[in-house]
Amino acid sequence: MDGLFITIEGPDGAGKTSVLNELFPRLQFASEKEMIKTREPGGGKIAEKIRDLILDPAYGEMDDRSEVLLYAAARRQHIVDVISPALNNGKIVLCDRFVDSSIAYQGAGRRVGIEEVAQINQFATEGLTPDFTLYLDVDSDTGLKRIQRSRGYQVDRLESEGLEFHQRVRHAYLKLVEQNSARVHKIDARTGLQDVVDQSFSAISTAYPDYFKEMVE
Ligand SMILES: Nc1ncnc2c1ncn2[C@@H]1O[C@H](COP(=O)(O)OP(=O)(O)OP(=O)(O)O)[C@@H](O)[C@H]1O
Ligand SMILES: Cc1cn([C@H]2C[C@H](O)[C@@H](COP(=O)(O)O)O2)c(=O)[nH]c1=O
Repeated sequence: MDGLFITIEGPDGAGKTSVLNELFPRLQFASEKEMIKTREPGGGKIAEKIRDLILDPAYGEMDDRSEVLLYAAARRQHIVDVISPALNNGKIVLCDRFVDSSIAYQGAGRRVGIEEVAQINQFATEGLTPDFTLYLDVDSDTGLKRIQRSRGYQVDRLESEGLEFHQRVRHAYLKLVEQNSARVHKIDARTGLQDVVDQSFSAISTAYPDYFKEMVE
């Protein structure tokens, strides 16, 4: 069995971080393969530095195309430093966000253009595509309210965008789900956290039964 590349996507406040914190140990318990959990932007020394810059609300004047390029640069470095070595060693990589985020946030949210953002990312990734993607779906209103409740005024540069920006992001994600139905599995993330974790585990272990065994107590 080779390495397996799984990503988790969703609008801000969908619950990716909360879900991953519970899903990762559960998947690890169900698999004999080594697993790593990582995130974008970031995941490595250089990419985390770029993350600090991109998300810092002090840089509100950042140009939209510069933003696309910074996300792509962080991604490139993350692939070289972390993702590719792990996959080449046969590991399972669970990654919080990847190219789909750039398509949704920069392509649609910032209106830079889906095709343009896809092309830049093709250069950055040399075509590396996740084997499987979980998309946690939540309406923008609910997502933003969750973020406000948990982080108050400590929201980052992207989270602080208005409702219409986040609605464009969600709409683009829903289109991605439609267009990539073999890869992207949508989960309704408005339900309770435990339910979302259970559905996520079930989706992955059903798609890859040779990698994950359901543990019977
Ligand atoms: N299913 C859920 N139901 C209700 N609240 C939830 C659910 N999932 C997460 N939350 C809460 O919503 C807030 C945001 O969750 P979390 O940080 O996991 O989201 P996220 O998708 O990682 O956000 P971001 O992409 O902005 O980092 C937290 O306070 C978390 O406890
Ligand atoms: C990878 C990626 C991310 N974003 C946005 C989405 C979020 O608002 C932040 C990352 O924060 P998180 O708490 O780690 O989810 O960045 C983006 O706009 N484009 C991207 O490619």
